[in-house]
Amino acid sequence: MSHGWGYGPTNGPDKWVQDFPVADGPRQSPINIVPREAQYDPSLKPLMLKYDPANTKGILNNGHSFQVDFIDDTDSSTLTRGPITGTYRLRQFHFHWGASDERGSEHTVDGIKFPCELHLVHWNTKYLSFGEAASQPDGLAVVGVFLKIGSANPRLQRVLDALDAIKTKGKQADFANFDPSTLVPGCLDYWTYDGSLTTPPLLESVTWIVLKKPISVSPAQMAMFRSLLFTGEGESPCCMVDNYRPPQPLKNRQVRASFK
Ligand SMILES: Cc1ccnc(S(N)(=O)=O)n1
Ligand SMILES: [Zn+2]
Repeated sequence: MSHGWGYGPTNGPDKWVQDFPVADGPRQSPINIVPREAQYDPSLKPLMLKYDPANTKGILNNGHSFQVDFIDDTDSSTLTRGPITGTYRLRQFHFHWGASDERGSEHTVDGIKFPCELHLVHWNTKYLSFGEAASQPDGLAVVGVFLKIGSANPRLQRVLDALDAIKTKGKQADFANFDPSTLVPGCLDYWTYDGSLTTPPLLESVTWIVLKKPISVSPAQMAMFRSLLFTGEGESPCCMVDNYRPPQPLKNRQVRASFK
């Protein structure tokens, strides 16, 4: 890929292996989750998410998605228990979505695609930084939440209302005092497996924790995601849609379930 990676015909997921050979590695993400083939593991603990809204740092259009960043220099916003040991700090959350409501999620369930998927990215505090953790097999833990078309989600609206200020690549805006646990369903049942980042550099350092229950999003709210641009100010505009990697081979992996 002579130019940077993306989701288009010349730089999309099928081309990433040219610059990132790990794209064909043994533990790539996302995957198709087949519930009847997932093994219930009674040793899996309930997830514990403890987020401090005061850690919210800002919102950014990074040219691939948008992300809400968090201050992660203390243990005030963390993920603990679940399938992980130790303490993982919240770094950021972002989304992946489609050009229309019948696609957009990265993980699929029995082949079913959702219109959108939320990723809450955390790093293992046994390492000194996010960057170091991202290079370790147990360095990151990402909680994935599916969004399903239904009634408008009032808790999502404040995030969506901020998108007007970050329409183009590289734009960032103030965004404060947001509690990401308001974007998580009441039921924290999950599937978990060893995987990777789903965008380059595709590092195989992620313990994936995909929640069984989706949260709702309305068609009008989905249209707000699609108002963003992949392109920068002054460039010919390209709508930010279909920013998802399709499921990758499971290879020699087990998916475990925290529920029967
Ligand atoms: C922070 C980060 C980078 C790349 N990819 C991901 S993702 N989509 O696997 O959560 N997160
Ligand atoms: Zn993601």
